[in-house]
Amino acid sequence: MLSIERLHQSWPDQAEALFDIEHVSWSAGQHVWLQGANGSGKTTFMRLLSGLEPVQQGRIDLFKKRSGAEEPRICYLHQTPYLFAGSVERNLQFVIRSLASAQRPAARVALDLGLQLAGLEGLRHQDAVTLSGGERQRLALLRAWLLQPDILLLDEPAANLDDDSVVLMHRLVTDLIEKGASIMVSSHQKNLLTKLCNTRWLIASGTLTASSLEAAASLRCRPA
Ligand SMILES: Nc1ncnc2c1ncn2[C@@H]1O[C@H](COP(=O)(O)OP(=O)(O)OP(=O)(O)O)[C@@H](O)[C@H]1O
Repeated sequence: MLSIERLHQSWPDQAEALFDIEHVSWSAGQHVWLQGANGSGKTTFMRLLSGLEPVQQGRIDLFKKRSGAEEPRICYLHQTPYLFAGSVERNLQFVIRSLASAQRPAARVALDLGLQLAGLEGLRHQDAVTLSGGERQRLALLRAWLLQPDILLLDEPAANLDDDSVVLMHRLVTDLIEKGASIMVSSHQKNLLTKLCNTRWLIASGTLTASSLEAAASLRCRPA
């Protein structure tokens, strides 16, 4: 699904590289818990994977599921997501309009179910800027859910969320996994979302090491 070769990242005016990653590959069905100390480069790494940060040296290659298929779609969810001005529904309609026209009718139908899954149905007409932190995070995840990404990158998704919000986030993420998405969760603490992960990637001492975790709890993942 994705492979990384000789990825080097450094910042101007800093003597040491942030990280140098020789090789790592990510297969469909692998759900990654990304770990590392504060400042080790987890957010930067996710931004590189999602194309928000340009690659300085090395390569990140994405592979199509089959020849003729579309490029895998990647969504990155920041821990303080940006929301558009206007209602919750407007934020979602905006995302639906960004889809190819053939995908829009299904996304419009999915919208009601998504609002329910995210526990936002009662807030449909509320101005998004007035939402609480947990509601904002759920709305941002719901926007990603409507896009049906192949790869979902969640940057500290449970930070500052109460248990109920984490359960609602978990519902949306589980649904995406069941539809074939692979996830990466950056988190300092174990939580319901990290429990979905079967692979650990650790950024430390300027490089990345991969190891396996116990199989994700009772989750049947359909191969992408
Ligand atoms: N645009 C930038 N220019 C210069 N330095 C940057 C830039 N973006 C990030 N950094 C630095 O790169 C390092 C890694 O930052 P990053 O946010 O990726 O770490 P992190 O592992 O996600 O940290 P945390 O766990 O605290 O969220 C930090 O020292 C940060 O200050």
